[in-house]
Amino acid sequence: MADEKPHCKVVLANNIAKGLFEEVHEGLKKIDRMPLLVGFLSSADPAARVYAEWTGKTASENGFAFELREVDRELLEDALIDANNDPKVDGIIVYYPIFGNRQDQYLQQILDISKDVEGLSHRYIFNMYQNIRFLDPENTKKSILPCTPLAVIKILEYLRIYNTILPYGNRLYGRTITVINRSEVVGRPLAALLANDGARVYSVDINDVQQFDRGQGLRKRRHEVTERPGWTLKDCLPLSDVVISGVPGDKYKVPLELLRDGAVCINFSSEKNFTPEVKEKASIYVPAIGKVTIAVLLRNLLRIVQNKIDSAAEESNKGSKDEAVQATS
Ligand SMILES: NC(=O)C1=CN([C@@H]2O[C@H](COP(=O)(O)OP(=O)(O)OC[C@H]3O[C@@H](n4cnc5c(N)ncnc54)[C@H](O)[C@@H]3O)[C@@H](O)[C@H]2O)C=CC1
Ligand SMILES: Nc1nc(=O)c2c([nH]1)NC[C@@H]1CN(c3ccc(C(=O)N[C@@H](CCC(=O)O)C(=O)O)cc3)C=[N+]21
Repeated sequence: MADEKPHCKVVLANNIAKGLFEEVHEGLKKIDRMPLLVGFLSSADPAARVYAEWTGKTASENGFAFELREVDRELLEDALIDANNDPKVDGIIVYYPIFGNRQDQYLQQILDISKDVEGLSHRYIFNMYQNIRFLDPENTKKSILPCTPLAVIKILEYLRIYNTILPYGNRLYGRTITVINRSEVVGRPLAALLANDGARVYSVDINDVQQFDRGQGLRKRRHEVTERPGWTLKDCLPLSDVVISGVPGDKYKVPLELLRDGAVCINFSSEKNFTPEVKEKASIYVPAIGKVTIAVLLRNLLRIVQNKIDSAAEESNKGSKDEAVQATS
């Protein structure tokens, strides 16, 4: 009898994004206006333009207003300040790379954090690394998480890598995950988030391997980082339940012979980091995640608008209480 085909399940981002879009539609129904997202395109990179057009299209299809502003990069700083001050603008996204150096980070920090839908402002990133999940002492306003790392988490939840029998915040306890990419916008925050949720994470970049975890028995409140001198993918991949890769360029391929049989493989690079043979060994393969990233982006925008409405309601409540106090005194 002939051998059967391998049993890999290929899971597409569209299916994972569906639930998130439904959540967003439900939330939008409770708001009496169409939130406005403004995108700033000052980048010469064709990938930035493609992504800009794609965010615009997806935003419009899902009940948001979207406006693309193409500005000369030397004028971007002032244009951002104008958008910060414009009450009609709910969320802002600036497409990168622009200068391709630290000036891009400078521009990122100009954004008013109450309009930062990508969650890359210092306060949000700080909360994430410190495992602080709310913006207010009463724990009513959730902090915003960076989009692409959060998209990966939503995918791991969908795939039931998050074990819901464990308490919230520890649901990755017992999982070993390799993340190949340690950029400040995706790989490093992702490794930290996964470790904060209880995983042991091997964070691999072009130079070395670092381990992120909360210690034996998850004794620590937040993740710590340990260098793994001399380690390479040869040491990490055979131990990993999940392998997440985001290396730019079409040359890079994850060495499949090192994968555990039945590993879960996720690609977030624009290029395919896994060759098609990954299906011979993986139990689940997610070839691209972009659609989920945009769903998370719109979910962040909705949360920002809800926070704004809640704050305004609190203010007017406070105002009427003050008036009441004045009236009785
Ligand atoms: N799907 C999505 O939603 C998103 C996808 N991307 C894509 O993800 C990719 C990475 O983007 P960024 O993190 O911004 O890029 P980046 O260039 O800032 O970082 C690349 C990372 O990969 C590592 N790396 C490079 N070569 C390697 C090798 N041979 N072995 C191990 N590590 C290696 C580098 O050390 C670095 O940590 C791009 O293709 C980008 O288009 C980026 C943002 C969102
Ligand atoms: N502020 C900012 N944030 C970004 O997140 C950002 C940016 N600037 N500048 C440009 C890059 C590029 N980028 C991609 C997103 C998804 C895919 C992706 O997953 N693409 C899939 C699906 C494509 C599709 O379905 O059309 C694929 O290539 O197979 C790729 C690349 C985000 N970027």
